[in-house]
Order: sequence, then C-alpha cells, then structure tokens
Amino acid sequence: MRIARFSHDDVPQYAFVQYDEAEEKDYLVALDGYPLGGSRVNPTGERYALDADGIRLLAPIIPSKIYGLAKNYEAHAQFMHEAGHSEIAHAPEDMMIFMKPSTSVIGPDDPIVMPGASHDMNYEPEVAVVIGRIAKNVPVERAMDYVLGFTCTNDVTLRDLQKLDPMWTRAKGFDTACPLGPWIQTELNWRDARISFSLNGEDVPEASGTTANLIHGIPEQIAAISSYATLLPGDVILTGTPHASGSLKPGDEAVVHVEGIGSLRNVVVQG
Ligand SMILES: CC(=O)CC(=O)C(=O)O
Repeated sequence: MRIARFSHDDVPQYAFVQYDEAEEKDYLVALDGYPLGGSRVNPTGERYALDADGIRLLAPIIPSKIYGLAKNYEAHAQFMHEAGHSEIAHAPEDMMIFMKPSTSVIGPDDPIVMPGASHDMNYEPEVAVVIGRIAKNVPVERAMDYVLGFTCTNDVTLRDLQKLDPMWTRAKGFDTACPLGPWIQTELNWRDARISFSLNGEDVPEASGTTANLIHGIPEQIAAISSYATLLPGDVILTGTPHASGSLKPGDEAVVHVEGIGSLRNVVVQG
C-alpha cells in the first residue's frame, strides 16, 4: 500500500495511491482523516490523477522528530575519509546518530534552499523509515512491528558548516534539508532496497547502493534509538547514505530513487 499526502487547491489531505490498470496511471484515492497511529480512515469518494490541475504531492509526513544515521555504510565511511572528512570519525560498531527538526522537511518538487552561510552543500540519497506506533525500549526482534513504511529521502548536508559545528545543527537542520517522498510505501524488501541518485538527469552510479550493506540494520536502529527516546507515530529515521555524496548548487535537479518506493525530485535554489 502507498500512502500519500497531497493538496487539492491548497487543502492538505491524505490518500492511498492506486494504480488504475485500464488507464495505466496512478490515482490518489482521497481519505477523510490521518492514517497513522491506528486511526480509522475512509475514502471520501474523491479520486484524482497525480497530474490533475490543482493537485500537488506534499511530504508524506511531518514528523515530531527525525533521527539520522551517519557513516552507516562502509563504502560511505571510506568515501568520507578519502574526501578529507576524517575529522568526522567514529568506531563503526558505534551508531553515529543526529537529528533534524520537523521544519527541515519538504516534499516532492519543493525547492531545496541553499543557505547563504554555506558554499558547500551535498546530496545524500537514502531510505527513510516511518514509524507507525509508539516505540519505547523495543527489542530488535520486534522492531519491524513498529514500522508503518518507507519513503525516499535526501539527507542534504552543508559540509563546510559540518566541519565548523560539532553538533551539525546548522549543517543538517536548516529549512529544506530533509526532502521526503513521494509517499510512504508499506511493503518493501527493506533488507535489500536499491538506492540510486541522478543529478540534472545524469545517473550518479557512485552514489548508489543497497540497504543490504547497512552496518547497523533497520531493526537495530529502531531498537537503539527507542532505548533512549520514545519514537512517535510519524517519526522518521534516515538510515544512512550508501556511498559517495556530492555537490549540489543552485539550479541543480536532484532525484533520489529507491526501488520499490519511487522517486523524489527537488531543485536547488539560492537562499
Ligand atoms: C557525516 C555525514 O554527514 C554522513 C551521513 O549523514 C551519512 O548518511 O552517512
């Protein structure tokens, strides 16, 4: 099942995304409520084509909080070392966890606004996990029971400010630093989901990878985070970027693709 948030003539609403075999395209089946945290929702009877006038996909969720894993793939840790970011060092057996605020979230096709304080913005394509139930002290074996689904993300990072600030608050928490979308996919081969990235229409193979190569897997991430913080329905975990990251400049079009979910497109503008 795919759960989307969209606006129709600027009014936000949830929907299931359904493929119409006869028309060979996706439709939004509008819902009357908030389909998270066990709430009951019903179709309103309205259905819209994704490309209909006045329809716009929004970030599928506005989380209370977003956690992210850094250097959670050996290939990315190696890339960062070779790119001269060796000051961001940690033992691979330890999880390196950071946060992004809810105000960093944007949706599909929303602009990524490069702050004037930075001259070095990077893309980081990733799989994001969306929590479906209150999770506290969850054991690894039961962690996936707390997941509603998965979406694509770009963990946009200001490398120059990341070097300056030990807390990464500005580097990863600025407005628009967390594109999410295009929707929440509830079924995914999360043990081996392929992530790819394109920049200005060109595939960037060195940025691609698969969750099969995560150092700390998704159940382990949920167990570790919920051991010190309560995860609420709608909270999001950015699972780590698989390999190379690279420069984003005003005018660039960034597309994160996760097999089994879809594509998340954003264009960079100067702030
Ligand atoms: C140091 C980083 O910014 C790396 C990061 O966030 C990751 O996904 O890995």
